[in-house]
Amino acid sequence: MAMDFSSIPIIDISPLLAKSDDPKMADDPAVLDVVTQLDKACTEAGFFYVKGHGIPDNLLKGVRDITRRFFELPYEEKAKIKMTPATGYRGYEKIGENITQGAPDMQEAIDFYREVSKGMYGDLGKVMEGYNQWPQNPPKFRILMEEYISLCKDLAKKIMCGIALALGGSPYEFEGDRAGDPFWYMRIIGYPGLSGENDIGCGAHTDYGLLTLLNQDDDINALQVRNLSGEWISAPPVPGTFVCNIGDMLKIYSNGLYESTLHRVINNSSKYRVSVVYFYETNFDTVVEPLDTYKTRTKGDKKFERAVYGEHLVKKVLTNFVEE
Ligand SMILES: N=C(N)NCCCC[C@H](N)C(=O)O
Ligand SMILES: O=C(O)CCC(=O)C(=O)O
Ligand SMILES: [Fe+2]
Repeated sequence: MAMDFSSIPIIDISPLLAKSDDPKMADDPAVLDVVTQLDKACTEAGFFYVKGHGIPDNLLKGVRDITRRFFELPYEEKAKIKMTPATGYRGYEKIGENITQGAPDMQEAIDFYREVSKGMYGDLGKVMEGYNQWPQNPPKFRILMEEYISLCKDLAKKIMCGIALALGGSPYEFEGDRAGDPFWYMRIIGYPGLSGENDIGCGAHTDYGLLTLLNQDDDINALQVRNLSGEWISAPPVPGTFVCNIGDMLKIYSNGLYESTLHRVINNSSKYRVSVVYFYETNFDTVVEPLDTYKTRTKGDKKFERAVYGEHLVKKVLTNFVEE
């Protein structure tokens, strides 16, 4: 339910992280304060910044730097790990290859997904079967990114405990069949500076899963988030933070009270912009429907949408490279 927000709140989540192993975390007033802030942000904007997240600044910057160095390589080098259906849509996409709302995005990217082995999810997982393509160049790329992915996974899991409490559930609502074996997806993206033609780096879209952790360049203002009035609100860089936003599956779990808010990227600066985006998702094959604890709070407005995350992802992936 994106309201008429005009800016995006910054939440210090350190009290939540400090208690993340304590099943009684909800008894702690400092945790409850974080939960209240999360609930407000998720209800009003579907977007928030987090600080106090514990991931060192030099790692945030390190993954952006190595991303930038990869995109600076000549096309032939980048094309060695070209994204293809045979790799389960993992790999490098050149500028204009990804399509959003019928228009090519002015971005290049590498897509990484949690690996899916043959037959792992039957027919449901077929399209996503494959292994990540790690560039040889720059050196140490894989080891750095795998460390980052692992930290993002732990962090997202802990933020989801806070969101579970905000939804009126137990902190572990998203463990087990829902997201106890979470799928993940990571995109590293480069947006060229203003070229004069199409300046849309990424067209308006929502994210697909539970929670997105976005690590954006410190000095370029390009991400925009849409509020209920249809105004585009800027999400400027706040050094050392992640921008977090709600995905389509969390919208369903909350029965629509939390919105998977539309957002887009327009890089109007002359500089090349980099972002590293980690998507924390449900279990690939889980059936998503509104949480029981939450039906009461949506006051008879029963949408009760259902979805299978893997089906949703596959549908998106198969249309992301097709110009309608
Ligand atoms: N949530 C994700 N995966 N974001 C990355 C891509 C968003 C744009 C994509 N072409 C689309 O139309 O969905
Ligand atoms: O680069 C950004 O700031 C946002 C990218 C994004 O929204 C996405 O890839 O889903
Ligand atoms: Fe997005």
